[in-house]
Amino acid sequence: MSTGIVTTDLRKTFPARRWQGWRRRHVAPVAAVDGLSLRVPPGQVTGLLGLNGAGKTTTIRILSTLLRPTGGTVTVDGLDVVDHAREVRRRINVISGGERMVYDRLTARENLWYFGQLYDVPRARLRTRVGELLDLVGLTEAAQLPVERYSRGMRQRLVIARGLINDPAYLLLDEPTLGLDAPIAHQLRALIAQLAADGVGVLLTSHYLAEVEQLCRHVYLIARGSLVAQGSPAQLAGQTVRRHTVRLVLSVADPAVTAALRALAARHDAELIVDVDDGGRPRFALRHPEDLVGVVVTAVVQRGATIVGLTVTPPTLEDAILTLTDPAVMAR
Ligand SMILES: Nc1ncnc2c1ncn2[C@@H]1O[C@H](COP(=O)(O)OP(=O)(O)OP(=O)(O)O)[C@@H](O)[C@H]1O
Repeated sequence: MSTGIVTTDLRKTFPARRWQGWRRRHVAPVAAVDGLSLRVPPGQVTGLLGLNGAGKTTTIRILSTLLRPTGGTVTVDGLDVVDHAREVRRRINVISGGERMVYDRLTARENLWYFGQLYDVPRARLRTRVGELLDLVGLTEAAQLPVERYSRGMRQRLVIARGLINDPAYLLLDEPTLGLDAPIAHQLRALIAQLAADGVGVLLTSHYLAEVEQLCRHVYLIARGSLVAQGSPAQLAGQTVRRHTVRLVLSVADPAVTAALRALAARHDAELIVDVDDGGRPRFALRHPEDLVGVVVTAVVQRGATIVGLTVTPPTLEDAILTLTDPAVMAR
């Protein structure tokens, strides 16, 4: 039954070490994943976000059976990843943008054939699947060249094809568009959306937040291996401290208007940045949990100033990551 990937109170602690490189040094134990419970359902893209070192890659390595957890459980469609690693491996695959592990001396076709055999894909299925995947990632013409002659983007496309060779029910994507040029990244995002629509359960980590906003229905935000928030991208963005930003450009500088906006910001306890735009015109940016556009415009117009530019930016997922994962920002 397709119940998804479920982690319950997942933990991974890397032990203390005495040696690092050539120098004698004590390295304290690291709780890379610290009591994480999450679910990756079939048929949708789920996001896993956090700053560098938050524990995303470690989590993905555990889900893909490459690392054993030190606590908690992970099941894939009810199968425990430690006790049923072989069956779990048939159902999942990983595409990692940072790692381009393919065999240089082999052609794309040979690489895919090799990895397909590792995944126990039946030969008849492999014969059609290799051709389909080469087509899908646009490598059909280069399929007979050794991979050492490929560009970085071509290698990454081959890594994507490799990730799909076993028709995985679940796909773990660790920064999949890293280093891809814009059209290829765009195609890959369309492919991810299509796979999810076809029923694949996708877990996505990415530093490109627009990608997460576009693809993910549900997002888990983690810091120091623990969950700090979860919800749809819009729900997470709504939990931020810094919310709406009103940006205003006036036709000419007027000290009375500037003073009025400073007083307004102080009254609402809003953050105000005053500078000039490229044309030397006065520019104001006001950040506040509520959308202050109405009072700002009224204050300016009452003093006879002419507004030449006005934008209101709602809170973003980036604001959410910054404010929800950094206790210093939360305390502000
Ligand atoms: N093999 C290891 N031995 C010791 N510590 C490790 C090991 N792998 C990861 N860590 C530590 O575990 C923590 C989580 O690392 P992880 O790579 O999972 O983070 P991440 O969220 O993927 O970060 P990034 O966004 O930089 O890829 C970090 O403090 C890291 O230094």
